[in-house]
Amino acid sequence: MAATSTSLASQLYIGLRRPCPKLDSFNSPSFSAFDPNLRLSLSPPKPSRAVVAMAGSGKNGTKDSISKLVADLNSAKLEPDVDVVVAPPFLYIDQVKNSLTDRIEISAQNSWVGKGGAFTGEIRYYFFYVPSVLHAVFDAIPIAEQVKDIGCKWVVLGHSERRHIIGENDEFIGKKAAYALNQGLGVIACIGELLEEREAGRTFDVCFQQLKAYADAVPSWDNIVIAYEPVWAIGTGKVATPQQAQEVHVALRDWLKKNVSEEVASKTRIIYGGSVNGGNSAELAKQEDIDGFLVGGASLKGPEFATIVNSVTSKKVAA
Ligand SMILES: O=C[C@H](O)COP(=O)(O)O
Repeated sequence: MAATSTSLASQLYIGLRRPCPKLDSFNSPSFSAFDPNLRLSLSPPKPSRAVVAMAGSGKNGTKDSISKLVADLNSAKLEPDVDVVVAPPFLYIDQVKNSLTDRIEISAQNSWVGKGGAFTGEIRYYFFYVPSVLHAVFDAIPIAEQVKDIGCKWVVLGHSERRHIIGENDEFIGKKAAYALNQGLGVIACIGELLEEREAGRTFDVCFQQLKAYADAVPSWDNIVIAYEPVWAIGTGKVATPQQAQEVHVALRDWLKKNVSEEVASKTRIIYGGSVNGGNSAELAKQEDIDGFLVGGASLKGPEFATIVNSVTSKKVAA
């Protein structure tokens, strides 16, 4: 299992604006009754903005390195049609909140499934049982109310490291997503297959199962961004090809269409994560169903992260 090497410096996400043909054509000053885009107006609206997020494992980052990264981000010229989110390690969220431009939103890297209890000395110290490994795991988890209180608008859930190192299962992650949404947080809902699952031809089965667990639990998809992160690509330098990523993204959208609704399938942003960098992001972003990125290692370098953000508006290849 590859470890993520990032931090804000722990994690930054980026999202891109997905064209919304119907609304865009009406909002455009050049709109006219003969606008050719009108032929699309019978389709459900597409997601309005892409998302690019910067994220990291939490192991990276010091006050000084984060100050530098924040300064780089504050001075970066970022495409307006891209939602940009950073997910610093918990201990640095306040520093980032107090120094980062409002243009960029802040995410936590995790949140708890409920209100939690009293565990003095921890961010939140919780005990839970992991059936798959038949032992108890202790972990420090912030509760969603505190995540919101400290100024985060988002939380990352279901990251592969939480699934495969901490042992969180699909159902548990789905419940966490539901609780976070109910507290008013947006959820960056990660899914993705292991290398052995891909090699066994189980990529779609695994991703659909993880997606179903979210679908079974959440009250609405309005504030969810799906992050497809093949585990074999995280922190390895082995990025999925644009075709590999697109193949999964379009399958996820199709699953949403069949199992949730056509509108949710069309509006939900699906971002890709796993060894994204300034050199490969533009080609990935050209794919019709890639609406942004979840960036780990490359998010540690502010200028490169800005390049990734701005690549999300690369012209899409026709489906
Ligand atoms: O948390 C970040 C993502 O898992 C991707 O990490 P990476 O860009 O270093 O592969």
